[in-house]
Amino acid sequence: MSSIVGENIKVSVFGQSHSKAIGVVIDGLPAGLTIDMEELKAFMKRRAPGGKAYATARKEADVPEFLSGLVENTTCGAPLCAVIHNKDTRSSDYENLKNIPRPGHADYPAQIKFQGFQDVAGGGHFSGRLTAPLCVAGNICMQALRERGIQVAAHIYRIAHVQDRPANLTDLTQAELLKVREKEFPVLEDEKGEKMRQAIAQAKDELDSVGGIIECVITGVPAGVGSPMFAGVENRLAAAAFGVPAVKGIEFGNGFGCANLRGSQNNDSYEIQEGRVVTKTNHSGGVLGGISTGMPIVFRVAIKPTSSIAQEQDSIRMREMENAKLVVKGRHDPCIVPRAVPCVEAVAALTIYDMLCC
Ligand SMILES: Cc1cc2nc3c(=O)[nH]c(=O)nc-3n(C[C@H](O)[C@H](O)[C@H](O)COP(=O)(O)O)c2cc1C
Ligand SMILES: C=C(O[C@@H]1CC(C(=O)O)=C[C@@H](OP(=O)(O)O)[C@H]1O)C(=O)O
Repeated sequence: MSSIVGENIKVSVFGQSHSKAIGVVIDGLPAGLTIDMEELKAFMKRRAPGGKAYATARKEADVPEFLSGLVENTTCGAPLCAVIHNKDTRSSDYENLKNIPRPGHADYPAQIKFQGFQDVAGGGHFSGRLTAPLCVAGNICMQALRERGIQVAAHIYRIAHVQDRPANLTDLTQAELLKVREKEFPVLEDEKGEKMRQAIAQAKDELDSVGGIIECVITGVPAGVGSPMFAGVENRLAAAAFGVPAVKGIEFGNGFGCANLRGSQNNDSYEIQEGRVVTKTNHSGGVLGGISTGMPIVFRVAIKPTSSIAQEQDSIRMREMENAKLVVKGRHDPCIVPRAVPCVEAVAALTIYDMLCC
């Protein structure tokens, strides 16, 4: 099982949804980095479950406890280890899933790979809950990046069929984009957010779920970061983004839309502005040939509708090799998108920080 990411800053995520604790070990952080614990707590709150109509009812404080690597909140060069204790587990909800896999979740392939030894409760190591320690690592990297003038901000771009305004930095200031992170429901246009909430509530009432798209913008990355072929900015961001459960697609800049355009529409013309090379548009999403152009890095990830839905579904009894009906129990997010926004920021921050720390 590989739950480790990074080359220079190695991030290893451990635990299961219902184990005693989940956590992260970060190896390679420079010594002398002071972590703003209040900022970290606020960041963790954006992802934490419970208390929101559009999220799972499971209640977890998600306050990390640091076991090593810090002296007076400052990194000391030793591997940093942070744990989050799981408190609100209800493993009996998952009893029937040991034999009847949920369509759309990892139960069946996990059964084959781990021969029944996998922890099914709460989704085990496959659970979205493992993004909590990922967010600890991500926010620490985000704080380190800010010192270098690099900022990461994501917003809900779409839920169901409702779309927010694109974060095109030609008509949106960086400050406006950063403000979206302070919102409980992170959209640029609040009236669109209201419609998205309604779409989630309607799906939930109908014992169903909805998916969507998250857009992330990284500003301040200098030109020249990355490399061609297999270790480019796109490759590395994509690999980390797929570490967030339920991410099913990623695109940079114009993304799949570029297939419908002509070169004259898709190219970004260069110009000199105040002695700096910039492009007039940013259709490339800030990456060409795997290397940053110095323009904002813009990418979008597609998040699937939550697989654990309350309506009866067709499945199988694996031991008996016969067809079966399944009603999923447990407390589930009717839409993963809002809680996944900080997770996407986290993987973006740890990838870019890792690429700069060489
Ligand atoms: C923040 C977050 C919360 C999630 N909550 C749920 C949930 O409540 N129920 C569920 O079935 N899946 C949830 N997921 C998604 C599953 O963990 C994921 O679909 C599953 O592990 C299979 O992986 P895959 O969808 O990437 O193939 C969540 C994911 C994230 C990132
Ligand atoms: C607890 C979290 O999300 C969980 C993600 C999840 C899944 O299958 O991914 C299943 C649910 O677990 P449980 O049945 O224990 O409530 C969610 O609540 C979290 O993200 O912190």
